[in-house]
Amino acid sequence: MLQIRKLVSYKYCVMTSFRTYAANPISEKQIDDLRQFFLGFPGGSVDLKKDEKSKIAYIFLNNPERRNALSGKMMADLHDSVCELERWTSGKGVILHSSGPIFCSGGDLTTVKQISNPQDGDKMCEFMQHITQRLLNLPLVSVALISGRALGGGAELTTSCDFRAMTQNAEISFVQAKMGVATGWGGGTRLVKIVGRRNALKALLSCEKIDAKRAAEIGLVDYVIEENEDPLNGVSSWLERLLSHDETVVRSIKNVVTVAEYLPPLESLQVERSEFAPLWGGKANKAALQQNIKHK
Ligand SMILES: CC[C@H](C(=O)O)C(=O)SCCNC(=O)CCNC(=O)[C@H](O)C(C)(C)COP(=O)(O)OP(=O)(O)OC[C@H]1O[C@@H](n2cnc3c(N)ncnc32)[C@H](O)[C@@H]1OP(=O)(O)O
Repeated sequence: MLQIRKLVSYKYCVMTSFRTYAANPISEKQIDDLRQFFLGFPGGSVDLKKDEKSKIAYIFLNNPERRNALSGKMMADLHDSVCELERWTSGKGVILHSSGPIFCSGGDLTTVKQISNPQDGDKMCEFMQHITQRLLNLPLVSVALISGRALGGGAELTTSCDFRAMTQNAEISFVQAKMGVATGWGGGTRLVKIVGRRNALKALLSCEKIDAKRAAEIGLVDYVIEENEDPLNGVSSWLERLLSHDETVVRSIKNVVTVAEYLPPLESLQVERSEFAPLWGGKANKAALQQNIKHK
């Protein structure tokens, strides 16, 4: 029993330090200083709703007058939502979504123009890389629901989730090169991991409008919403089917996949062991054994 307790505490230590480490090495004070700085750029909100029944949370980009562009305040809201989801121990999934013809128009140009110097740009980069990596590293399975167009930073936000769902009219455009910059919210690093070096380079240099067909060709989309389907209901049902296991199992599988991407093999295997042991003989495993499941 002592061994199991040691494994569980090992897992807790690794995953807790992992949250901020794997995002980027930044102290809690540095994060709070950045959060306070960006709260000074108002506009819109990022609203979080947790469905305790389905165990799926919803992060809603709420700035319709500005085509859901992200103001500094919304960056701080997104940080706060991710922190609250890190504490949501019964959750299984999270959907990032918005409303209207544009999923997210990227950085709010009012904020962007007020911070258009290398020092403040670096602050935005550090803060948004940190937030989007912690969103991706949540022990929840995440989906970006792209209903409409995702541009610039909005395109980068789509890469901060495990999966992407697109409506028939959706498009993802990395327009940063046209803005005279490169990706700044972690989207370049994640795009290479998702679609590979060549397709990432092509998307970033051409600023192409990646529609659902092209996204499917390069592996950038995981679920295309049917014409006659309500997008949010459709992606919620898709995610609930994928996560139709006990939350302890879903969260463990997500943690194993996350650490395998960042940690050296031996450390990753140790985390996998620390996730496995408490499940073996646990409530979900015992229930499955009693049902004598047949995998037809
Ligand atoms: C790392 C940050 C990253 C970078 O630096 O590269 C960025 O993300 S910078 C921003 C990149 N995004 C853009 O350049 C998109 C600019 N907007 C557009 O191309 C269009 O607005 C579009 C295609 C998103 C929507 O076009 P539509 O015709 O549907 O609407 P309008 O253009 O009339 O816009 C309505 C209303 O929204 C305001 N708006 C749109 N995008 C932004 C934005 N990114 N920031 C602030 N405000 C935005 C637009 O000004 C209109 O407001 P109004 O007061 O009615 O003029």
